[in-house]
Amino acid sequence: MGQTKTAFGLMSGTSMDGIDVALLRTDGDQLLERGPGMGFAYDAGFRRRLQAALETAKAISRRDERPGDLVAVERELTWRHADAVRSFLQENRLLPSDVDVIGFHGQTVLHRPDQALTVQLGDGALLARETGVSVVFDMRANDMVHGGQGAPLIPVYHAALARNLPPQCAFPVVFVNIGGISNLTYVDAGGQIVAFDSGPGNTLIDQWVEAHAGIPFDQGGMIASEGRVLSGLVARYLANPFFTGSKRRSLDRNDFTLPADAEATLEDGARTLAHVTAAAILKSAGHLPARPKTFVVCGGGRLNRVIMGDLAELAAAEGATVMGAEAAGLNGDSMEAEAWAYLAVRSLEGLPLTFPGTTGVRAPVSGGVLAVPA
Ligand SMILES: Nc1ncnc2c1ncn2[C@@H]1O[C@H](COP(=O)(O)OP(=O)(O)OP(=O)(O)O)[C@@H](O)[C@H]1O
Ligand SMILES: CC(=O)N[C@H]1[C@@H]2OC[C@@H](O2)[C@@H](O)[C@@H]1O[C@H](C)C(=O)O
Repeated sequence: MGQTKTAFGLMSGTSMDGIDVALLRTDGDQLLERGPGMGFAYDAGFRRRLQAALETAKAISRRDERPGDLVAVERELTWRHADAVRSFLQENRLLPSDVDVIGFHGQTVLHRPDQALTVQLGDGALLARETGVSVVFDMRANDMVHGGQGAPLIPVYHAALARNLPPQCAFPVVFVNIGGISNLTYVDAGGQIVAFDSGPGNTLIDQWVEAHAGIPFDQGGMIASEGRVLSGLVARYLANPFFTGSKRRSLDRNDFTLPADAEATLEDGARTLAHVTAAAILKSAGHLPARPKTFVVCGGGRLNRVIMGDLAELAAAEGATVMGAEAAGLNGDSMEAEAWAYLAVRSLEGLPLTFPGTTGVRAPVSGGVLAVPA
């Protein structure tokens, strides 16, 4: 077993709302000491640059290509991560020498698992130079080289967390991450893990309220709570081959698109899309080896009361309970960032990051690229 290391994890997820940072002390295996977490929101201008970068990235056919202004966006994104690390160090009265490694996700701008192509902007060498700390980055690529979907990567961390859940979390437990996209990890009492992306998370809701009300997200689900579910629209989303196909595949942010403007009012659109998010999780859970008893929800979507209400209702109909991560003693805002810290330590130890049951990779594989400060 490896030595205990102090790691930072940095996540800039598909919602493109900002950078989450978390501290974790771990041996990359069973030992987990969860530390503080912090969020650093992007300003509207940078969010727009990232949105434009998704369009530019569509021209990429080899993962090291950086057409248009992607070189500049990648540099700025990396500088922003370096600033976040410096602020987090200062806030926690730590020095770079106190940190063994940073796990750096970067920003996914293109994800085409069918072509074994996934691109995360983020310059690991620059981040190592800027912070003075070793950085493990580009953790999805090796999985794809070995036949995996390149996502989700968080399941190995969920499995580690599952070893210490409070007694109210009956097994099988499913961890659900409702970020821009949602993904789930099933863990049974014997430690078997099965994971996959489960459908749209918040991106459609965010885009809908941005387009129709000029706001970045539906805080607390307030707008949705004023609307009604349009069942025809729900049925159309759930008929997507993503849910019905026999093979689980990982999602790109653009795989699901918004309803037409005329199809719904602001409120009905937000209500319907919140329902789609919840129903998609339950529908995807139908592909699991057994019915879950507990859903533990992390990610920003757990703060949308309409999503959580619908999820609780749909799960109850199948005999399962739903709780936010905090009710299970976990931090729903930092879990992904903690996972990237955990994955970085596993990468240093040469331990697998992904498994046939999580990404469909042919055999368990490690991954990540190490950059050390000069
Ligand atoms: N208070 C809130 N009420 C409702 N929704 C919220 C709230 N706070 C955050 N969200 C939603 O959560 C999203 C951010 O979630 P999160 O940070 O978990 O996603 P991410 O990490 O970017 O995505 P992914 O997990 O797909 O990579 C926001 O875009 C917003 O839609
Ligand atoms: C390619 C990519 O960045 N995928 C993200 C995205 O956001 C959620 C879902 O889709 C998941 O597959 C993944 O992130 C999580 C953190 C993961 O890899 O575990």
